[in-house]
Amino acid sequence: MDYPRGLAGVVVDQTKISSTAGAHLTYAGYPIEELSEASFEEVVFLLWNTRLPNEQELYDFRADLVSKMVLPAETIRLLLYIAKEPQHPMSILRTTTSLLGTTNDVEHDEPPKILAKMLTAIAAILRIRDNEPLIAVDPNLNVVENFLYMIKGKRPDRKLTKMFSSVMILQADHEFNASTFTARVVASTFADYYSCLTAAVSALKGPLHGGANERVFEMIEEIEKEQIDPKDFVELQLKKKRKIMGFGHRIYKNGDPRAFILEEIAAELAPETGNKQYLKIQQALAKYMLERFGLHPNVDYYTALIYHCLGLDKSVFTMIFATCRTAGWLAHIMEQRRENCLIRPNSEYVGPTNQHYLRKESEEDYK
Ligand SMILES: CC(=O)SCCNC(=O)CCNC(=O)[C@H](O)C(C)(C)COP(=O)(O)OP(=O)(O)OC[C@H]1O[C@@H](n2cnc3c(N)ncnc32)[C@H](O)[C@@H]1OP(=O)(O)O
Ligand SMILES: O=C([O-])CC(=O)C(=O)O
Repeated sequence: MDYPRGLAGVVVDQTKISSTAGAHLTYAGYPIEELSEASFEEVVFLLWNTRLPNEQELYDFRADLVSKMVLPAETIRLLLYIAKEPQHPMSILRTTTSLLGTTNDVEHDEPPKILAKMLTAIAAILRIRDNEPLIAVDPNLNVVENFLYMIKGKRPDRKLTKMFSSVMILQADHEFNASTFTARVVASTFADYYSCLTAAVSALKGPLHGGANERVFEMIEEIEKEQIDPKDFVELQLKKKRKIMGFGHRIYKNGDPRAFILEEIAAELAPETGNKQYLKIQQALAKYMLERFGLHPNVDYYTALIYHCLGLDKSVFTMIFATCRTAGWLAHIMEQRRENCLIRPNSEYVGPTNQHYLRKESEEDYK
């Protein structure tokens, strides 16, 4: 029988959180192009409540999130040990997410505390890997300012905060993408939040999903270092039957709306941070991919350069994506729990049939 492989084109459930209908990305009905100008906390509130907060609600929500950006001492003790390991940061984040769900007080953790702890844990992983002391949350800063402060050790300026908020908002949710769907599958069994998030982090790690951003930067670094013409690079990769990372999308065949905004941010940041050469390569590569294959950049393409311009190592790019996406994952876990129906599809069995197990017992088996 002919099934839609990878569930391509299959609508598996309803959601009020976000939509990609008509290749326009909206969160609870608001276009992403407008929301990218909002504050991160406003957008998290929107994803979780499907309405924007009023002024007082926003003030309270922000203060509540910031006050919760603290890790239990036992988590820090273990993090100091595991984050130093040479494993990939996403493997460390996967273990850390699970770890956050195993301390004594977590039974009653709700999304605000969970989001706050995830952001703080990610900042802590970065600091520990850089052999830097951990930074305590500053109650006078908002969530994004605090996140940047906790990774960089210095309070960010307004421009940087605004730009990073937009990047976080653009990546905060994307209806039933692979990691969110994974989170929803786990949520549909009524497993706890941390179990759902651990599964989501695992799905995001893969290079066909969030893991693409690290590979994008690897690719442009190689092109720059070897001074290869981007066209030759593409042809060589395709000859080797490799995909070009950061291009193509299951939903968007005529361009990812987020990539257009992210390109503008990258174009502003790259010259200011001495990374113009990478931008030039990315734009030339994108032009060729479109002309030659009709393929457009996706969300992972320009975020790679933006993260590099912020001074982050490529190995942590996917973890930064997880920082942005946790808000969306939590929104979907909550929605799944509210409207739950166990996710359990069917499969068509195509293996051998009419096999029979005939085995003689021997004394050896019981030794
Ligand atoms: C946050 C995110 O997850 S965004 C996606 C991040 N992932 C990447 O950037 C990895 C590279 N891209 C890809 O692998 C794919 O485009 C995906 C996984 C994103 C989408 O996959 P699908 O919807 O299954 O599309 P599929 O892989 O079948 O692509 C359709 C055709 O375009 C080609 N194609 C798609 N993307 C690429 C690419 N990046 N490089 C080269 N060819 C590509 C495929 O080879 C296929 O060609 P064919 O019909 O001749 O076999
Ligand atoms: O929706 C998808 O398949 C992947 C994606 O762009 C995202 O998760 O942001």
